[in-house]
Amino acid sequence: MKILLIGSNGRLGKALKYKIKKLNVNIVQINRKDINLYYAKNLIEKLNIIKPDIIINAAAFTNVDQAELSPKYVFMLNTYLVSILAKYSYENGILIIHYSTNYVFDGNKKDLYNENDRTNPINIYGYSKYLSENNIFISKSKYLIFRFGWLISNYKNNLVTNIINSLLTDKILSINYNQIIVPTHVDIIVDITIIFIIYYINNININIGLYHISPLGRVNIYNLSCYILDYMNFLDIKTKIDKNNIIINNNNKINLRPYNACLNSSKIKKLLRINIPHWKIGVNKVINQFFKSY
Ligand SMILES: NC(=O)C1=CN([C@@H]2O[C@H](COP(=O)(O)OP(=O)(O)OC[C@H]3O[C@@H](n4cnc5c(N)ncnc54)[C@H](OP(=O)(O)O)[C@@H]3O)[C@@H](O)[C@H]2O)C=CC1
Ligand SMILES: Cc1cn([C@H]2C[C@H](O)[C@@H](COP(=O)(O)OP(=O)(O)O[C@H]3O[C@@H](C)C(=O)[C@@H](O)[C@H]3O)O2)c(=O)[nH]c1=O
Repeated sequence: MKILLIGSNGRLGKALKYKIKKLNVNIVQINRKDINLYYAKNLIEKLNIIKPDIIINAAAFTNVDQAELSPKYVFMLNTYLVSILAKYSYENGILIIHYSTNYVFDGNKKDLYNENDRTNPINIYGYSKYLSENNIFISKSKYLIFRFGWLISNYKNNLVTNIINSLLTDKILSINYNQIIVPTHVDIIVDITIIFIIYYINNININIGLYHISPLGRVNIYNLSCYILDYMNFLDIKTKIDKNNIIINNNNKINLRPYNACLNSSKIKKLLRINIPHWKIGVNKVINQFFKSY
């Protein structure tokens, strides 16, 4: 069994690589130093040589603000590359595993979003990912698409590590947009991916399709920042900022993000008979790891 992991140096890619290596499979990685994925056509030649059984696509243009300024590159990577991978997967009977985002929604729903809710992206990044999903749907390939939001880990900077760094070094923490979110630890996404891979390798019938993944609970950015501050104080970490210096500007003009795009993961929980922990568990994990050798 050969697994091709595209984007193996990203937040998710690194964590996937670590866990997939523990399975008894052949893993081939592709990252920026192997190929510039903006020009995905070069990839077909490589795919024909590698001949994977499963393609995992963890590469993407993920800087939401920058995406507004560079739409051409966003669509080349997030949309066009995926259409090529999906077509190749269909033609060669390969399983494609792809990751999408809660930013395919406009965030105006009060409740959690289900898989069959209407998509309506409000920024370039979200639109490019929405199109990536469509490219897979129409390709008729065997696919798994996992939608989630606000990935956190200790591999690379992210919302929680950015807030920690601000609390340690800045004079104020400015909340540009008091968005409602669910921080999602990378291990949750990786562990679910691994379950599906194991099923697939062992020829256990898997329900291919689209799945939402989200921890329990939701929180706004202000309360998340206070939670992180309290936890750091509990660990006796000195911060430069106290709660009086966490300021809400709510300048949504520069933050074109869905207000409340939180996901309902009942479908995957029911299918795999798993529980997904509260977001605080993942945030605690990242903070503990951050200060492990402090
Ligand atoms: N981060 C998040 O909060 C969320 C992410 N997702 C989705 O999860 C997936 C993984 O995201 P995440 O791990 O955060 O992404 P990252 O931005 O951390 O990693 C993306 C990877 O793509 C690679 N890449 C980018 N441009 C190119 C290029 N031109 N050529 C070759 N490789 C390139 C990067 O390479 P390099 O390391 O060299 O830059 C990197 O390894 C994506 O599909 C994303 O849309 C969904 C919801 C939330
Ligand atoms: C660190 C920080 C964040 N924020 C706000 C801005 C935004 O509304 C929210 C989250 O900011 P971030 O920049 O971490 O997140 P954002 O760029 O919105 O991250 C997104 O990444 C892509 C890849 C996704 O797919 C989404 O699910 C989501 O995770 O927090 C502040 O207001 N001040 C701050 O100092």
